[in-house]
Amino acid sequence: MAKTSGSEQAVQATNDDATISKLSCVKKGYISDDFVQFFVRRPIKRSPIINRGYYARWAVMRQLLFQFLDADLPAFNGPPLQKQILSLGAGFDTSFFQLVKEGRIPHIFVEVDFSEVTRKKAMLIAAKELLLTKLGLEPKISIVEGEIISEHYRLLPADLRDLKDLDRVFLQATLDPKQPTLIIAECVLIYLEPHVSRAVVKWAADKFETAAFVIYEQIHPNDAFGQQMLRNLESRGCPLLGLHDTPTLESKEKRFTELGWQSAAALDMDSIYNQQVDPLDRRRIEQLEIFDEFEEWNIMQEHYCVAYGVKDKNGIFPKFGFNHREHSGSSQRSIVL
Ligand SMILES: C[S@@+](CC[C@H](N)C(=O)[O-])C[C@H]1O[C@@H](n2cnc3c(N)ncnc32)[C@H](O)[C@@H]1O
Repeated sequence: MAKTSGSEQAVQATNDDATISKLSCVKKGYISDDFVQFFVRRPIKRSPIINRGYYARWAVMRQLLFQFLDADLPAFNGPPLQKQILSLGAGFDTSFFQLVKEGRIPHIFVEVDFSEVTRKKAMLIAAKELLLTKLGLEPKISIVEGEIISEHYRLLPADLRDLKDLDRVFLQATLDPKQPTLIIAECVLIYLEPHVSRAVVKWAADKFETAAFVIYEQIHPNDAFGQQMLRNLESRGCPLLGLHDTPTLESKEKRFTELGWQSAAALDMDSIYNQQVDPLDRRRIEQLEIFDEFEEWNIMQEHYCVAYGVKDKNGIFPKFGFNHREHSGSSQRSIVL
């Protein structure tokens, strides 16, 4: 087994941070997630601004996930289409368990991360009856390998820097190139060297006929906040290796359209919070904690974004993407080839 480097450990630790923050949001009532508690050893209460940021991230990622799952599939001659989800650098994400609870299980839900992370995740799942029961009948669990294979769920180790690993995952998870697929990389590609993240984006475009690839990550490295953000992560040993390669919304979109995706769109989290998140729910969460860091909040949100690329020649999910109801000005962006 190859030894884990310091920077790999530091990148893996970002998963613990994200999971702790999600639990902090759950405890304060921002989001509901019955399962994230099982993945946190020592809960930490986060500040209101961090809670609000994670809420916004959760809300938009969930909105896109539901859009994909809720899209009606056209009937073709032949076997019915079945939706697949592939989550790259999934960490301790609990979406699969939530989806099972909510009765919205996709045909296949695959999660990939470093083996150190998938081993821990497999161990935590195997130890919790409530999680185990969500896997259905007779799941195959190997804690040593960091693998779970069940009827609808696959947890598999892979290093995203090695496309052969991804090819193996593709086969092992029995992903089907012809089925509509949602690929998610939430705060992941930015930790990879540009040539590597580009290879992953192209790999996915080459593999799947009909797909959407959604990413959440940082933007704008060059202003004072961006410089500080870079320094913070660098000092933790997990530099944002990809940030200078895709520093703007346009460049995030172009990465998709240059690498095999038919169309792309990107919005910063400030616009997303104001234009995409359900206004009623936004009002609800704004009552939860005293909040007066408005200037910092806006600056922080302008430094994160969601971008996606879509390949959909057959028009299987024409409505996928940011909703267009409320946007004002020019901040709604998209490229169509
Ligand atoms: C910030 S965490 C995000 C976890 C999860 N996507 C979420 O949003 O909660 C980044 C994740 O990417 C994973 N990751 C980073 N580089 C990776 C690589 N080369 N191969 C596999 N996983 C990687 C890390 O191990 C970690 O779990």
